[in-house]
Amino acid sequence: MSGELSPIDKAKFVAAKRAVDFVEDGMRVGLGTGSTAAWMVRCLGEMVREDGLKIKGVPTSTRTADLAREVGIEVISLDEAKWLDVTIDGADEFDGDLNLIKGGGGALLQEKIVATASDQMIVITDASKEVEHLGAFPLPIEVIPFGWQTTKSLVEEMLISMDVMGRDSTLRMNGDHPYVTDEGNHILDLHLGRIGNARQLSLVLNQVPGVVENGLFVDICDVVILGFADGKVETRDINEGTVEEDRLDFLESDNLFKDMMD
Ligand SMILES: O=C[C@H](O)[C@H](O)[C@H](O)COP(=O)(O)O
Repeated sequence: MSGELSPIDKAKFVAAKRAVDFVEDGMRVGLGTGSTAAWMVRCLGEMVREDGLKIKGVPTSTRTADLAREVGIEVISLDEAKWLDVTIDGADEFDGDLNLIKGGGGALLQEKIVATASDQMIVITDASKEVEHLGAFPLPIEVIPFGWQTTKSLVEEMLISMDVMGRDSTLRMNGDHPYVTDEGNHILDLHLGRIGNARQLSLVLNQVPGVVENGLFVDICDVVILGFADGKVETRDINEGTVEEDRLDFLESDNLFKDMMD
């Protein structure tokens, strides 16, 4: 990457930089997937290389595993870690209860397993992901390739019976071919518009044969860290509400940030 970073990338970097303050020596850390999580992985890598931070990372995708190894983080599997101290990940949407839509990058299945197996899930994001009601972002569901068109019809029928707004679903494509997840599955994106009861929808979707998992994260996230391009950070804590924080004055002096702009 070279040149000036966009305001959105600066905001993502600020959120990532604050989130890694939660990581301490000896921790087992879930490493999320996506452009925001990639900043966090780079920040942790810098702490490992420069400060001797000792952590083990459990990545949520092959992309994140590759990046983590590249920046010097020791990578282990979830089965080796068994349980994690903290997972830091991005999101596509979050609401006032810190419920999320995830999976825009296709990694929702590993992300949900890893986040659920963590003492704490921290979401890092820019302000564009905050919504009053989940659902404007198409909800990804991971389905097995066998009979996916039947699964799609069953999901649509179920949405009709639940009187859920929207109801269009599309198979995610990668060029001319269906998108394939790390687990060899496909993704259906549900264009719902507005999700009334995320918990109920999540439970019902996972009852449809062929659906492996959906991108609703209900009662999993503990903290959302919002970054802004000018260095401001705001934290939403499920227990403490909104914590306003000072502007962080590191943007122009941070080595990693400077490296990324060179
Ligand atoms: O599958 C992808 C993940 O859920 C991402 O964390 C999510 O899509 C947000 O990605 P980004 O930080 O690139 O907006």
